[in-house]
Amino acid sequence: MIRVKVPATTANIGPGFDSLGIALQLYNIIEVEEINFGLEINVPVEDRMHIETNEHNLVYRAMKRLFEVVDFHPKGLRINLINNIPLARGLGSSAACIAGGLVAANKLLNDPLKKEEIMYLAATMDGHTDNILPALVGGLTVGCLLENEVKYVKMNLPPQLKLLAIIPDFHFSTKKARLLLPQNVPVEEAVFNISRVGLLVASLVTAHFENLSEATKDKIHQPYRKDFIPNWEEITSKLIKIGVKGCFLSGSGPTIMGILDEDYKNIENEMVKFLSHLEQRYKVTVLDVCNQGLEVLNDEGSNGCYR
Ligand SMILES: Nc1ncnc2c1ncn2[C@@H]1O[C@H](COP(=O)(O)OP(=O)(O)OP(=O)(O)O)[C@@H](O)[C@H]1O
Ligand SMILES: N[C@@H](CCO)C(=O)O
Repeated sequence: MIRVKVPATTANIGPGFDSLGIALQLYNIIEVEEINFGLEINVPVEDRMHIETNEHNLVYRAMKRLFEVVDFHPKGLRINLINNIPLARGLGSSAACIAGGLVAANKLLNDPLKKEEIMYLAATMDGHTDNILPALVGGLTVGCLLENEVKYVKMNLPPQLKLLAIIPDFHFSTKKARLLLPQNVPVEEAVFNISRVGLLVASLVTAHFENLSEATKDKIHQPYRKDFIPNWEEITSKLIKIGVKGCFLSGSGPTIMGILDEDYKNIENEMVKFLSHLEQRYKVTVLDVCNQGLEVLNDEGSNGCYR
C-alpha cells in the first residue's frame, strides 16, 4: 500500500494570479494499491454526494495519466481517500488530488518518472502551477508552465506567519470562477499587479509584513469574482480594521484569507464574533504554512518529503 499526505494550498495571494501559492498545514491522505481486478474508490460518507467513485474520480484520473505515460496497465486499483481539505473552496482540493494521485502512481511503480516530470504532468492537468507547486514542494512557490517544463522557485516562510481562512459553507468551482474573468487586461492594471507581486514575495520572505496590506491588492481577478463572494466588502474591511497584515481571495474562492503574525488569537476571536451576525455560515480556522509539501508515508510516519 502506498500512502501520501498532501497539503492544502492557497493560490494567487492577491496579485499573483496563476503564479503564486502557499502550502498549508491541512492535509488529505491518499492510499493506493494494485488489486486483482476492477476499480475500488473509498471516500468518506460525507463526501459521497460530491466525489465520483468511478473512472471520473480526479485522483484516479491523475494516476491513469501517469500509467499512460509509462505504458503500465494495472490489473485493478484500490484508492482510499481521507479528506480534510474542503472541496471547491479555493484551498487547492483539486491540486491535492492531481499531485497526490501522480506521486502515488509513480511510487507504486518504483518512481519511473523524475520529480520535474511529475510537476509538468501535474501542472498541465491543472492548467496552472499556483496550487500544484506548493502542494508538491511546500512553502511559498513562484512558478510558470512552459511548453515542456515548469520553472519555479520554492521559498520557506517566516514561522510566525499564519493564515486565517474564512471558509463559507458553499462550493465555488474554479471552472465557474474563471468564466467570470475578462479576456483582456488593460496595461495599467497589469502594471498595478506586477509592481505588487514583487513587493509581496519580497515582503513575505523577509517578514516585512507592514507592506502586505498594499502588496496583496489585485486588479486582475478579485474585482470580477468578489460579487459572488457573500459579504466580501464587509469581511475584508473588518479584517484590515482589526489588524490582519493583508487579505485576499484564496485561489478562485470562495474562501477569504487573512495574513497574520504571532498575535492572532484576538483577531480570530473577533472575526468569529463578527461573522456570527451574518446570514452566510462560515468556518474560521488559523492555518500554519507547510514548508515541506507532499510526503510519502510509511508505517512509522513520513518516508521523506517530495524534494
Ligand atoms: N478529495 C477529492 N477526491 C476526488 N475529487 C476531488 C477531491 N477534492 C476535489 N475534487 C474534485 O475537484 C473539484 C474541485 O476543484 P476546484 O478546482 O473547483 O476547487 P479547488 O481545487 O478546491 O479550488 P482552488 O483551485 O481555487 O484552490 C471537485 O468538484 C471534485 O471534482
Ligand atoms: N489561479 C487559479 C487558482 C484556482 O485554481 C484561479 O484563480 O483561477
